[in-house]
Amino acid sequence: MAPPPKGPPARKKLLCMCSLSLCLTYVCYSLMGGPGALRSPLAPQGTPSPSGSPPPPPPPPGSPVAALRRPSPLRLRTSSPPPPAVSAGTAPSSASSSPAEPETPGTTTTGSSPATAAAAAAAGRQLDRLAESPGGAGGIAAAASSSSAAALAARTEAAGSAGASSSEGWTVTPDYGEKRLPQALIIGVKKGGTRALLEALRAHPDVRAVGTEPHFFDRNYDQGLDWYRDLMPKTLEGQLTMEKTPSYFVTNEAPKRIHSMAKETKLVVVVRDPVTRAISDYTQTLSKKPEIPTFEVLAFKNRTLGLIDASWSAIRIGIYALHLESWLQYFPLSQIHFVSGEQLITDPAGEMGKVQDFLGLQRVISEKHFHFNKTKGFPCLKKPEESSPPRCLGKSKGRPHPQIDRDVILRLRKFYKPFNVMFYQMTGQDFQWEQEEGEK
Ligand SMILES: Nc1ncnc2c1ncn2[C@@H]1O[C@H](COP(=O)(O)OS(=O)(=O)O)[C@@H](OP(=O)(O)O)[C@H]1O
Repeated sequence: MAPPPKGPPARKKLLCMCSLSLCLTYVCYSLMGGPGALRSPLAPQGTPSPSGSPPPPPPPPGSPVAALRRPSPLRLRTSSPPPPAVSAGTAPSSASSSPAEPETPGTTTTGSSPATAAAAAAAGRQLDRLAESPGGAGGIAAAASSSSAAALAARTEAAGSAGASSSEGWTVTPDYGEKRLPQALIIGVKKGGTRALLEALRAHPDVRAVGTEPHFFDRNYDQGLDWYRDLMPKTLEGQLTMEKTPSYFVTNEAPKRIHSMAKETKLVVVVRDPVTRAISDYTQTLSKKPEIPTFEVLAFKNRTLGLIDASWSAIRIGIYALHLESWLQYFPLSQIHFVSGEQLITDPAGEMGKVQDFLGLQRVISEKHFHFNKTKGFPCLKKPEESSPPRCLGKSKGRPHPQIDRDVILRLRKFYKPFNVMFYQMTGQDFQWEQEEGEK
């Protein structure tokens, strides 16, 4: 017998059950999709995820000025009046205090004081002007499991010297595996301590790196990715391929190019007091061209007026906030690790611990790998369980600097201060370059 026709209450019940089941299905489906799945598309996204979200619209090709002009962490922080007509090199000492804006994705603030905010605001205005002057991860599958490190160490031992080695480094690893594009790069800064960092990393069994600087993302980009990959050493699954080219940090096209190779690439930057970095840079040039003018002459556009020549690369490279801004257009801050060049010398194991964590590596490189060589005045690498003498970097690393006039140093310190403060705000790290020499 046919069931009696359902009246209005029965239909309501059925509708209710259907909705309930639909809701349950949605909740289950969302939960299976992970924590992001329930997020409303209108919810704020925060810092872009290392591998997920697309980058902000890239700057127009070849237009660093335009990149700096777009709304950005720097500009948002500095609701500045039109800049006074000063030279790119003029110290922003007359900075008016404008309050720092709220945090924006990709930046971290250090809880700035009004003075800090004023300095940062001044730096922001300076950056605008400098931009117009000439010259102008979370997801790496490093997966450095203890097994891969240990297995490789065993294989390395077994393979003896049948592999690649470098002039500076002294890791000898077997020629197994396949060549891969780097998943992590040391992108700068020149004279920051990039060689010391790379060599220390190369002592890690889960890291393989090219000894020389490939300069792919600046000078050799036309050669193509296959050319670049071919330069890399072979790696096993779980090993990290790396290279270092310090000029990437100041190459306008590098962020975009690296992002288009792999947006999850991890970036490491060794930074050092920009004044000592500039002198180190000059010392290197002087060693090749002894006839160049003195540092004091090159540093100024007009020494009487105290105008620093910010278009001189030795000076410009040290305006870290300016360069970092280009990288933050493509990479979240969480994908960039900053190493203190100073601490890499005074506490290499401490800095290496943080670098290994960032790269997803086991903390293999430790105190045991360093020996401070008093004659050289720098830490040298040693193999913990062997009696072979520690290996120091070559003569071109850690060489004496020429004596520079004290007033020039002070003038440069004043010049860099607002940029440094801004850099500390952007990175959330205070590198303490403002302290007097004696306090360091
Ligand atoms: N362990 C160790 N041994 C020697 N030198 C060390 C070390 N750690 C850091 N440094 C500092 O590294 C500075 C050179 O930096 P880079 O390697 O980045 O230079 S380069 O850009 O690759 O030319 C170099 O700069 P200078 O002192 O001016 O020569 C050193 O100060």
